[in-house]
Amino acid sequence: MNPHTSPWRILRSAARYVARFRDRIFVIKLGGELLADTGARRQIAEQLAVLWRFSIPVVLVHGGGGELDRFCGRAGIAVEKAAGRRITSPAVLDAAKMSFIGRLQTDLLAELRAAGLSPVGLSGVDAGLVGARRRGPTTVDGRRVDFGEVGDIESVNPDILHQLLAAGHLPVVTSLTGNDAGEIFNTNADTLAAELAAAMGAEKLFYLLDQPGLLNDPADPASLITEIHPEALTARIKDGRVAGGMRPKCEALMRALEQGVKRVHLISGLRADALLEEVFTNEGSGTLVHADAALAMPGSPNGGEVAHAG
Ligand SMILES: Nc1ncnc2c1ncn2[C@@H]1O[C@H](COP(=O)(O)OP(=O)(O)O)[C@@H](O)[C@H]1O
Ligand SMILES: CC(=O)N[C@@H](CCC(=O)OP(=O)(O)O)C(=O)O
Repeated sequence: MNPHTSPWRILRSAARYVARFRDRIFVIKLGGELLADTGARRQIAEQLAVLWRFSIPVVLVHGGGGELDRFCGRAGIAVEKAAGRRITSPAVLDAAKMSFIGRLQTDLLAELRAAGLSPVGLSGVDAGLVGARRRGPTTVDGRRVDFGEVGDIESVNPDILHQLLAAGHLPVVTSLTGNDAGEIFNTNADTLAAELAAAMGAEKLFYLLDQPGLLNDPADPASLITEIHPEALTARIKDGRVAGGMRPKCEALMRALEQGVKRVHLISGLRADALLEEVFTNEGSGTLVHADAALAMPGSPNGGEVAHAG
């Protein structure tokens, strides 16, 4: 095998990082469209198996917004969104249960099992993991919107996740939440991942995307921003350069940083080794979001951002 190819390069530098990350929790959120892609699912499972063999405990989080849209389309259930966020009728909540748990999670568990892992599937409803509250009517872009069966996270009790990890299982959490009154809600998966990472004191939070990372121009995959300060990210949200599905993701990850998660990575879930490259090489991959003083703030010459050199 050519020693300059990516797997070899990663393996040569891995030893330095294994000791640093051993027993530090990584929370990894998989984008919905990756889950529906058999090839992407397999590559991700293989990379997770490598992390696991190096004793890096991982908690996976997933939603499946695209799959839910398709499910509703087939079933003749209206898909309604306000500012890109789903309005969840009781029929949509039922469809979410069937898509997220019945289909996407079951297929993902099977793939992880085939990669030699021992995954256990759950949602925020299980074992008191998440305490959620119905959002209720909210003003969005100047109009009153009732999001219906959407839940906002009020508390997280990660005991079940620690217990599963200690017993050698890989927890896979999907984005339904609940509360002690027995209610069930639809909750954004990016938000759930950020809250779980914060509650578990995760070392790193990853968002695996169908893009190489945060792009300066969403239409140009070569315009990767390799490093960004949360304040520079906020400026991009305000002036609309971060939009669409990327906006709630960036808002969620900034909440995680505020709550003590040190490093958040936006990386490709489509490239065979993007996750391992990020964890085990100096160069990393995708976009790193962090608030270290070394990355100067907006207003400084680099404006709190580093663009891809290549
Ligand atoms: N600046 C940007 N950089 C990268 N992707 C962006 C950007 N702005 C908008 N996007 C879009 O956001 C999408 C990711 O959000 P979303 O579809 O909600 O993903 P997920 O399923 O991973 O939660 C990307 O596929 C891309 O089309
Ligand atoms: C309330 C809310 O927005 N729920 C999301 C949950 C799924 C999700 O977040 O999936 P992705 O990660 O694939 O986007 C939804 O219904 O689409």
